Amino acid sequence: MAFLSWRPLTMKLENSITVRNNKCWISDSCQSLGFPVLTKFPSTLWIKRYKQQVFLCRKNNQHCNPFLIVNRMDIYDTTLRDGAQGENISFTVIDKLRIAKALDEFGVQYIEGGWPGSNPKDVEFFKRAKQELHLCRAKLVAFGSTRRKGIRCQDDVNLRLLIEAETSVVTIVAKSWKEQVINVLNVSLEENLAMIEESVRFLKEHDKEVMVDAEHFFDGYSHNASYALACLDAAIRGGADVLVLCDTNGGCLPWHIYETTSSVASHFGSQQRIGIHCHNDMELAVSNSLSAVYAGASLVQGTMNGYGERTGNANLISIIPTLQLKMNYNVVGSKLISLTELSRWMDEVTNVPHQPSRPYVGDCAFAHKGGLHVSAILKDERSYQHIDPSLVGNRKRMLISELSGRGNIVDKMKQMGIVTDSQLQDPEWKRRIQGILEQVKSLENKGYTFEGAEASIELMIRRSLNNYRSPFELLDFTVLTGNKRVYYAVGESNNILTHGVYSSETFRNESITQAIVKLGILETSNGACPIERTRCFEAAEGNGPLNAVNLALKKALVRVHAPLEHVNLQDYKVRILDNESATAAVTRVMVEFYDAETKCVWSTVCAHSNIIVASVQALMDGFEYALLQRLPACFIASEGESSEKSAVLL
Ligand SMILES: CC(=O)SCCNC(=O)CCNC(=O)[C@H](O)C(C)(C)COP(=O)(O)OP(=O)(O)OC[C@H]1O[C@@H](n2cnc3c(N)ncnc32)[C@H](O)[C@@H]1OP(=O)(O)O
Ligand SMILES: CC(C)C(=O)C(=O)O
Repeated sequence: MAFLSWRPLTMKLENSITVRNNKCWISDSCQSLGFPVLTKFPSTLWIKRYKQQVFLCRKNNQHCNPFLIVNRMDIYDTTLRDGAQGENISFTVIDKLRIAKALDEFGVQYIEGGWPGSNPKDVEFFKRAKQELHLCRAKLVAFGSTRRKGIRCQDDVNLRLLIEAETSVVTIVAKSWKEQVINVLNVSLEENLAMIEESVRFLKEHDKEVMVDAEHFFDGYSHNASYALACLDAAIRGGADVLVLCDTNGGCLPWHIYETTSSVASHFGSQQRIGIHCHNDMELAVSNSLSAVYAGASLVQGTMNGYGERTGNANLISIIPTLQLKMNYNVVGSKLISLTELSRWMDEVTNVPHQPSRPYVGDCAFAHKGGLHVSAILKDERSYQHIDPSLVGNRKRMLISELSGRGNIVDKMKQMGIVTDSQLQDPEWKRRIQGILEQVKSLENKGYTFEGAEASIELMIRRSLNNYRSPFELLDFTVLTGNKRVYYAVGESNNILTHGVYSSETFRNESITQAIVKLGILETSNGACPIERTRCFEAAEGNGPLNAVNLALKKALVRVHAPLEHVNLQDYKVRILDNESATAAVTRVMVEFYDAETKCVWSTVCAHSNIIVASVQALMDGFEYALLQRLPACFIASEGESSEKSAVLL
């Protein structure tokens, strides 16, 4: 067995030992990982390594039975280099600095910043990083390639720029597939080996920690294992610290990765660090990376959210929690709870839309829709969740739709704080819940969709309560829309540029839209109980029907409830549901609102054959929800007081 011999635990290592779930964890880079650190280990503690694992034992124990096993695993982020090779991804130097800072705070061990031999932006990044980037945990890595064919390392611009980047770690890509060496590099097999060995040695002579990314390693190994291994041997002769095996084309299967990595690990022995770099061309990059870890790799390269060339790289946002929660590697410690925030922030910086179905961090990752699922989860959270979402900073969501059962409605009512466990036993409440469920199913059948319109669901539930009185009623509304011909003053029309053509029109057409609304609004006295319903009559002009009604409604409501001034319409989506009926089709309208003061966002939905009616109802619901959020107590009638039902138009 290739055990390293026992040696005393150094102070440095001692400080990095942490305990969690009755297991002891160690971080080789001596980072504080946020777990409770044992205050003092006995000085009799000895340590040794075997296959990327760390064993601890007491010195006096003759047999040295290890009582603690600690695994080492490093995360190497290449978002700033390989991630930037993804289509439509382009980082500024400032973006790169911000991302590197965020990755460091999150706790990855290596951050590949770019390829200084590629472009001036990356040169500037490394220059600014020296002054501005004070990394606490991670090591910054400069990326490049082996020297060009037929020249000395000291004459190779790419290697020189790697040294000038002044990072402590350098990674170079080396060819390891025989055919590629012949067809692409166009050099002899011996010259490629020399390029690898000499380049690594040159970098080691400059005191760098050197990783060699063996490009196309798995394909190369399948075609000619001995040459692929010879490339790694050349890297070792040069002094490489980590050999990174790459599935460059993303075409390998997990068991292929496992077998090849196992062979390489046993070829080089347990002391040699092996890394893995996978691409996602068959959607297997995460699985392949984990297979390599299972086979002995102790460094995983990948990118945030899987950005990268073609279909992307191995997604670290999935790999990190899997390593930590399922495979017991402590990679980022307690920082794991910021995983969801980091993933979404990266999407914003990268200008990539959030993908709700992303494992662990997506909006849908813990969203439960089916009635059976929700009912089971309410009894046992583990029923349909592989982890507690809060471990990765995400949250469970129960959706309400035509696929719901009573459980979905009960959960929503509990969240809203309007039903207690004992009330749930009451037949009257049971009937009410059943009624709401049936209303949801019937409205969805008419074209509503309540997913993504939680405000409408809340209102429906509130309106079902005996003591609810709506904050306002829409008594009448009228929308006028038409066209107005506007004549130019004499001389004004000359040389008017329309669509790039000069013409001498004497008038232009302008569309006009006006809305008139009459509301009965409950007034509140100092935010307390409503005192009376005030009639308000308002009109507004807008650039379209929805805009005009929105302005008129808001004008009327603000007269009584000034804070509604901050409520704005943020998005408006329309979908025709029955294409075959053409203009007689049902239209579904979803409106998103934003309160600039409270920063809350909410959505409402309505479906109707008249698009204006659907829009007005969705707007009213949005304003009603805003008022309920601000003055929840005001619209509950006290006992004995007569309650008024909602302002529903339909
Ligand atoms: C698998 C990967 O993702 S590796 C990283 C890939 N990333 C990138 O290519 C992005 C950055 N690249 C660049 O900016 C440019 O391609 C540069 C600056 C690196 C090179 O640009 P150019 O000098 O114009 O060369 P070009 O890109 O056209 O061709 C690549 C050259 O590098 C050679 N090359 C390829 N791999 C290696 C290697 N591992 N070691 C040495 N030379 C290599 C090729 O043989 C070719 O040289 P040749 O034209 O003499 O045959
Ligand atoms: C340079 C290496 C790491 C690479 O991107 C690949 O082989 O896919």
